Amino acid sequence: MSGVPVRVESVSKTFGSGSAAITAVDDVSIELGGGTVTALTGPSGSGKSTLLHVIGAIESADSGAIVVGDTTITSAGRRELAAYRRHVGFVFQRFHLLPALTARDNVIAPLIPDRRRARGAADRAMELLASVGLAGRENALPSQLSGGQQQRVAIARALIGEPGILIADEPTGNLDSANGTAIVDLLLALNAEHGTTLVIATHDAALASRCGRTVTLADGRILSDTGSATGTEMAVADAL
Ligand SMILES: Nc1ncnc2c1ncn2[C@@H]1O[C@H](COP(=O)(O)OP(=O)(O)OP(=O)(O)O)[C@@H](O)[C@H]1O
Repeated sequence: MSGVPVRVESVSKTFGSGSAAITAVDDVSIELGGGTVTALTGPSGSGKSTLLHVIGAIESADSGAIVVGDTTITSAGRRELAAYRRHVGFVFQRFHLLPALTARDNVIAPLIPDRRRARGAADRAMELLASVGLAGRENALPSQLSGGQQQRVAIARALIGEPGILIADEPTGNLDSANGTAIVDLLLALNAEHGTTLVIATHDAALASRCGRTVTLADGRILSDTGSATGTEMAVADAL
């Protein structure tokens, strides 16, 4: 599946109410071209995770509109949202693997609600694990894998639904620099090969510098947006 575009229009999200209210995302508008790679940076608490969560429909926005591909997720019903979530890949800082399942079964796990798809997924899971460099480790439990290897399993799991967009929240935050670099190499290679739209929240300046675009948030608002060419514009520029 090729990368889907994302349009975020005047989106806000507040947690709590009254004097305890925190506006995590404050009237943010942004467009991400299909197949582009965007780093989301900013200090702790600036709203990066919340923005990723509303784009991925993990949290609902309070106001504004979000359109990903042909789904307007801010007005979608439950069934449409469930279908949408199956085509979003998520990678987290803490991997979030199920400890009692093998690497292969962790990769298949997102398909379990859809029994028909899950039945045919074992071969695909093996292929995905091989593509992230884990051929031969399919039967390992997460506790038998290094942090970098666990993150590779998490990336394979994110890809099992053939996502048009992959959302990564601090994917290198729990890794040493060599493993972190290898994970970024892998994410960028996936983007180059499949055109998957990538959005990566990160505190890591080296990681951000490898993305085509860097959007910096502060207090829930966009502070700066650099290198915001769309995938097509970048491809044209590269060809000149
Ligand atoms: N579920 C929640 N309930 C209450 N407040 C929340 C919740 N989630 C986030 N917040 C608050 O919203 C603000 C933005 O948080 P968010 O996690 O989006 O920031 P971030 O930029 O991702 O931070 P970090 O880099 O530390 O992960 C913070 O003030 C945070 O405390």
